[in-house]
Amino acid sequence: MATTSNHLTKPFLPSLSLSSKKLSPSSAFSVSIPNRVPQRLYIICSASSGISSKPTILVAEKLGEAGITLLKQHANVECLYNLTPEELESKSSLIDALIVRSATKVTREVFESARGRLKVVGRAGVGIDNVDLGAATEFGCLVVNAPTANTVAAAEHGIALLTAMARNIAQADKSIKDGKWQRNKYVGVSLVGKTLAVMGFGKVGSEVARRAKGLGMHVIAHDPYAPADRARAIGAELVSFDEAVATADFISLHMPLTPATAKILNDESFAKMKKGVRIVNVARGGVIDEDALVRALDSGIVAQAALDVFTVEPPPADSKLVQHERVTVTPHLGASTMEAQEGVAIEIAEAVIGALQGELAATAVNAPMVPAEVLTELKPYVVLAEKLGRLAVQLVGGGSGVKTVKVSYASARGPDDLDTRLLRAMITKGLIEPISDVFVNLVNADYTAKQRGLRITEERINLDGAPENPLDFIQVRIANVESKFASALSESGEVTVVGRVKDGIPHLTKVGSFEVDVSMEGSLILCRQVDQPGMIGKVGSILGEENVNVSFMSVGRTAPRKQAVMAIGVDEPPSKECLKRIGEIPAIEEFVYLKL
Ligand SMILES: NC(=O)c1ccc[n+]([C@@H]2O[C@H](COP(=O)([O-])OP(=O)(O)OC[C@H]3O[C@@H](n4cnc5c(N)ncnc54)[C@H](O)[C@@H]3O)[C@@H](O)[C@H]2O)c1
Ligand SMILES: O=C(O)[C@H](O)COP(=O)(O)O
Repeated sequence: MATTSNHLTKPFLPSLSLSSKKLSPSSAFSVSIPNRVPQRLYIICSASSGISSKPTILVAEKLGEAGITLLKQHANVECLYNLTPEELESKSSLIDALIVRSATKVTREVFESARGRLKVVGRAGVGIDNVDLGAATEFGCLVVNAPTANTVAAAEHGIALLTAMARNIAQADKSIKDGKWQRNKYVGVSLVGKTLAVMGFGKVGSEVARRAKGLGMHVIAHDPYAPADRARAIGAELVSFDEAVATADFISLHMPLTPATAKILNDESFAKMKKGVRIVNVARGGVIDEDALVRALDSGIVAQAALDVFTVEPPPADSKLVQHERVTVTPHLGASTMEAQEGVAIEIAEAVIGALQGELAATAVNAPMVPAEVLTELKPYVVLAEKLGRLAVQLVGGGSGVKTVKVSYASARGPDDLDTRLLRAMITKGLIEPISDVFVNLVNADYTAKQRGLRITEERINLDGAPENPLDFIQVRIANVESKFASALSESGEVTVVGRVKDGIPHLTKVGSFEVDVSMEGSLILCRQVDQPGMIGKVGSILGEENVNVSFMSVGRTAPRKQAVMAIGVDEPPSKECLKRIGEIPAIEEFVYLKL
């Protein structure tokens, strides 16, 4: 899969403008020579010049076999584990997708070194704190995760640590192996009737709560974003952070590592806890200030801790926390069951393959979610949106900076039934790619527009009638610019193009104030002329003599024998000589050649 072909093309091809008079609206008639080329949808990945060639996927950490098998059906798969940061960076320009677990840091440098090729990062698991999401978005790289397949494994591991800690299983095991028999030393504590505070009541937290209820514990939970009825259904009460830490006998952490949760358990919060509290962490090491935890263990505030995750993994061998007698540790094993790893591998393989094929994964982390059925329905409009953007920007006269773009969506549907994020992203792609070497997709469209000072405003035109189709037409207007084809300026002085989807094919239906009807495939010649007999024949024969195949022709005119705009779809780019000959036809006042 060649991921660079699209954005390296500079579609500003020679254009000749002969005059710049402003013209008035018109009716349209058309001669159509249908030439239906199936449109591919590239929401995430760029158009591939070698459609048959397989993408390359690097699997940088151990993944279940079922996932590898699935990946191999669609891609060239390289499994290279324990790469150094430098090795990963040097690999990134040779791969289309990268799959990691929690041990690989996918840094800004990885995206920078990829030089636009790396289009998908798959995190085979939940936590995406090891991926620089900001950099991924900036470079248009989709990040997907596998958020559900290891939930039960993590919850079971949390419960395993909770019970093992309460009954000193690890310490007692070691003591016997050291030749001792210390029955009095390892008297534990009971769980039944004790209060467990589940911090983070998401997928894992709620499964831990459910299991703890089964052990006869009183479960409270703290999660600023969790719905109270979900907690109630499990028999847990949602409480404030302070109440949770102050009343719990056991605290189990299940929130993601974010700037807001980093070191959320610190000296201050340990000071609020009941003396003798016990802590379990299967979330992320960074949510605990580990030095503060050592202090709390030493002072007796925390009786015991059981930890699966650490701020630095693996932790240093001489870590006071790991070596602490009252601390039980496992090497980030929460997701490590046979079942979870097979499930995660399949979940991530499907997400990555789907994304490489241009689909939007349901588990996209840095792109808006667009449900599959909406995507299917919007597909032809997505193609139309990009082409309108591409066409509009090519009509802008040299030197005019494109800063303000107005998009109107005409629809008979209710406002909530039309999600325009995808359409806006594709218009942005069409507007920016022809005039830069930036690759734009759904992931980085808004970011890229903002970076370039491009302001895109959207409005809806509410239509009456039956809303079988999501949209009737899309209008794109570029304000405060000159045009290299004056007829593209509407009465308001904006470069204006309007398009519709007809039989699944995007059509240009208006340029400036002229109504035309030409399918948006291949390339387009727009001519403004004095309406008179024989014009279609004259232009058609020049193109024919030059062996340029015409796919579509349409003429929009103000009135018979007055001004008209002829739109001609061509399969091959005409030579400069051919365009010159068209320009020399006396009735033609201006014309422009545009690549769609
Ligand atoms: N040890 C392991 O191998 C292992 C396995 C799976 C998941 N995890 C980790 O467990 C954590 C939870 O995973 P999940 O699948 O349940 O994720 P999730 O997104 O379903 O749940 C996280 C919950 O934390 C809540 N939250 C966010 N900020 C919070 C805050 N300041 N205070 C309290 N709650 C807050 C969210 O509202 C959400 O409900 C993640 O960090 C994940 O990486 C670890
Ligand atoms: O966030 C997760 O999914 C877990 O921490 C599992 O991480 P792992 O894939 O490295 O086991």
